[in-house]
Amino acid sequence: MNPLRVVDLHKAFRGRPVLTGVEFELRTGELFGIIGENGAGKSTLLRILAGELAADRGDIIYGGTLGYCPQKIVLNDELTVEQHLRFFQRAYRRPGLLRAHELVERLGFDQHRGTRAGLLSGGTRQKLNLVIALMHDPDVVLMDEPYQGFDWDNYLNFWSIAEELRDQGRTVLIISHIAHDIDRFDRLRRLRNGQLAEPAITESTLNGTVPATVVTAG
Ligand SMILES: Nc1ncnc2c1ncn2[C@@H]1O[C@H](COP(=O)(O)OP(=O)(O)OP(=O)(O)O)[C@@H](O)[C@H]1O
Repeated sequence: MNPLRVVDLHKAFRGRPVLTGVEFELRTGELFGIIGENGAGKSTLLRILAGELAADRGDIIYGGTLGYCPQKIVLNDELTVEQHLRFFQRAYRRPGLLRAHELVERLGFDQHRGTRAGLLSGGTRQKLNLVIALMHDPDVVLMDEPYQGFDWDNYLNFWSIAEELRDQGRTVLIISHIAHDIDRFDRLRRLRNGQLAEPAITESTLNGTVPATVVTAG
């Protein structure tokens, strides 16, 4: 059984269609990329897959546990990094925080474990967002531009973590805006006119948008 299969997914906002029959399936042990212009519906698709938003119609069939790194970070500003990890440890019913701490270290924000989220920089908040999505070792990870605000080294750290997950048989779906990413995906699809299709890779494929932090630092 594939870890995730999507059949004929539709979503409209106030009568305006955004998804008009999205169909795809994810395979075990792959890095799957989704690109598309601003407003194409990528985040809407991921929010529906993660259960945050209801589809108008269509089916989503899951074959494993899920991790979700949303575009819009949801943290409690009053809680420290460590308190967030403990909270999600309980929510995920994990015995310990070994994996979470390993990820925090690899993403270079170990020194902030005692810092309240409200005092973290944007990039570090995003790192915590990412660790929360990965700390329970899910079968399928859905990530919406997961490295926003990362410096170059941590962008590369992110990719080494993502590739490791894939090599361990996890399934990783990433929404991307970065030209550098294209070759890293095992499969790539473009969301356009409400549907997913194989993209013709041209200079305009990525709509020319690149997060400045990642690109200029490289
Ligand atoms: N809750 C909502 N209510 C009304 N319209 C919405 C809502 N969420 C998204 N939309 C609209 O749906 C369309 C798709 O938005 P979405 O955020 O999914 O696009 P995206 O491809 O992720 O864009 P970006 O690349 O800019 O992140 C946009 O026109 C957006 O304004």
